[in-house]
Amino acid sequence: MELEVRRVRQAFLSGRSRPLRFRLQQLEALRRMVQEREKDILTAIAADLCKSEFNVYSQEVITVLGEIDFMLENLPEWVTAKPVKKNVLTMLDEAYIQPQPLGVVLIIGAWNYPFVLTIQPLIGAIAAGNAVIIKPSELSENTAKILAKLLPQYLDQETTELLKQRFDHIFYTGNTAVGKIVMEAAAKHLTPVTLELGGKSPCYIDKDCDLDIVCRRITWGKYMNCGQTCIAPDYILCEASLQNQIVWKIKETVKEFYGENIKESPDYERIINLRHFKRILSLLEGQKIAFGGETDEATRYIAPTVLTDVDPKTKVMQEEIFGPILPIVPVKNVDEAINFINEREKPLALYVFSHNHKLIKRMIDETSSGGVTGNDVIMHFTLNSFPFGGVGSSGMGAYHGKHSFDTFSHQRPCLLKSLKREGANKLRYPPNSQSKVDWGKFFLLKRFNKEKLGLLLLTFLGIVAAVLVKAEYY
Ligand SMILES: NC(=O)c1ccc[n+]([C@@H]2O[C@H](COP(=O)([O-])OP(=O)(O)OC[C@H]3O[C@@H](n4cnc5c(N)ncnc54)[C@H](O)[C@@H]3O)[C@@H](O)[C@H]2O)c1
Ligand SMILES: CCCCCCCCCCCCCCCC=O
Repeated sequence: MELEVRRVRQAFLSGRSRPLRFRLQQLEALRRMVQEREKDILTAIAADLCKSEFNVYSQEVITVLGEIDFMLENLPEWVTAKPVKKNVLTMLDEAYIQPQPLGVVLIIGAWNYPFVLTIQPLIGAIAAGNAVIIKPSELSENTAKILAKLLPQYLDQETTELLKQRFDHIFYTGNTAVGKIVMEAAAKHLTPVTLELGGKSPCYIDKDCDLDIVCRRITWGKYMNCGQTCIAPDYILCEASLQNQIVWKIKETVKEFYGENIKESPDYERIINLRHFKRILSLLEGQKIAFGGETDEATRYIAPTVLTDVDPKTKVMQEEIFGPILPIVPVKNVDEAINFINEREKPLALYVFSHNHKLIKRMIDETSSGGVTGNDVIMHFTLNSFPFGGVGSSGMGAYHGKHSFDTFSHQRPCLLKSLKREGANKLRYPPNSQSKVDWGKFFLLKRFNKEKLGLLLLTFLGIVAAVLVKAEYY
C-alpha cells in the first residue's frame, strides 16, 4: 500500500495532473466512461440496492454528468490567478491568488449512493489538479467492482485505500464514528479532512400549510432509497392536532407512489444488509406504529412506516434512522420545535413547511444545520451552486461545483515585488521611530491627525514643486 501511495505521489510530483488541458481531458474521459458504460454502472448499483435503473439514473448518474458538464464549462475561469486589492506598501507590486492542487487526496465513499458519493468528489479533485486515490464502500460491492474495473480504463490511473499513509487531503463520506477515526488518523500527518457525515435531519410542519403537498414531498424524500439517504427527513415535529392527518396523507401517498403491493414496486428499494436490517427493526420496539411495520428478513424488506406520539427519549430518537421509519414527535408550537432542534446535535439538513415565510426565516435564523430546504426536502442537494456539507457533528467542509474545486485546492497568495524602488521600503526597516509609526498609521490605517495632514500637504507640494522645476529645467 505504501508503495502504491508513493507511486501516486510520484505521478503528482511529475506535474502531470496540473495542466488545465490534462484536467479537462480527464473529466471528458470520465464523462465518456459514464456514457459508454452506462448499462454496466446502472446494473451494478441496481444490484447493490435493489433499485430500478430509472432510479439509479435519476438519483446518481444525472448528478454526476451535470457536475462534469459544470466543471468543464467553468474550470478555465476558476484556475486563473485572481488579482487582489493592494495596500500602499504593495501598490506597485503584483498581487494575486493562484489556486493550486493539494497533492495526493484520498476519497472514501459510502454505500448508500455508491456512485455519486465517490465520483462527485473525484470530479472536484481532478478539476483542482490532484492525484486521487479512491476507496468505494465495500458494502456496495457491485459498484466497488465496476469502479475498480472501469476507472483505470478511462482515467490516467487508479488504485485503492489506506489511512495510515500520508495524504494531502482526505475526503470521507460515511458515519460519524468512522469520521472520528479518519480525523484521528489524519491528525498524525496534519492532513486536512472533509467529513461528510450524517445525523437526524428534522422536519417541522407548521399548521399553516398545504398538508397534501407537504406529505407528498416528505414521502418522496423519506422513502427514496428505502430511507437510506443522508439528508432524508429523519423525523417530523408538529402540533399534536396535525398527527392523524399527516399519517393518513402519507399513507395515501405511499399507495400512490408504490401501489397496493409495495414489495412489487420497482421504485421501492431494500436495506443494504442484515446488520442494518436488524438495527432498524430494533428501533421499532415499544413504538406505536400508525401504519407500515411489515418486514421480510430474507429480502431485507421494511415497509414505509410511520410512528406517532414518539417519546424523544426512546431509541428511535437517539440515533440516525437511515431506514424507512418516520417518527412523529408532537410539539406545542414553533418555539418548542426550535428548542428541540437546538438541544440536539446539529443535523445535516433541516426542513420547514409553512405558508408563512417569516416562520421559515425564523427557523433558519434560530437553528443550525448543514443545509436547509423550505417547503420541500432533499432538493438543496441538487443545486451545485450550493456548498453541500454538514456542521458540527454532521460534518466539516463542503463540496459540489466550485465548492469542490475550492475544497481540493490551496488558495495560494502570491506577491511579486520588484527589486527596485527600495526607498519606499525604508518605512519598515529599523531603526523604527514614532514618525515611522505615524506614517504607518496614516498609510495603512488611514488614521491621521491635523499635524500629519499638514505634513502630507507639504510633502505633496514639495513633489509638485520638484516636478515643475524638473519640467522647467528640461
Ligand atoms: N454527508 C453525506 O454526504 C453523507 C452521504 C452518505 C452517507 N452519509 C452518512 O453515512 C452514514 C452511512 O454510511 P456508512 O458509514 O454506513 O457507510 P459505509 O459503511 O459505506 O462506510 C463509509 C466508508 O468508510 C469506510 N470505513 C469503514 N470503517 C473504516 C475505518 N475504520 N477506517 C477507514 N474507513 C472506514 C468504508 O469502507 C466506506 O468506504 C450515515 O450516517 C449517513 O448519514 C453521509
Ligand atoms: C427524473 C427526475 C430527476 C429527479 C432529480 C432528483 C434528484 C434526487 C437526488 C437525490 C440524491 C440524494 C443523494 C444524497 C446523498 C446522501 O446520502
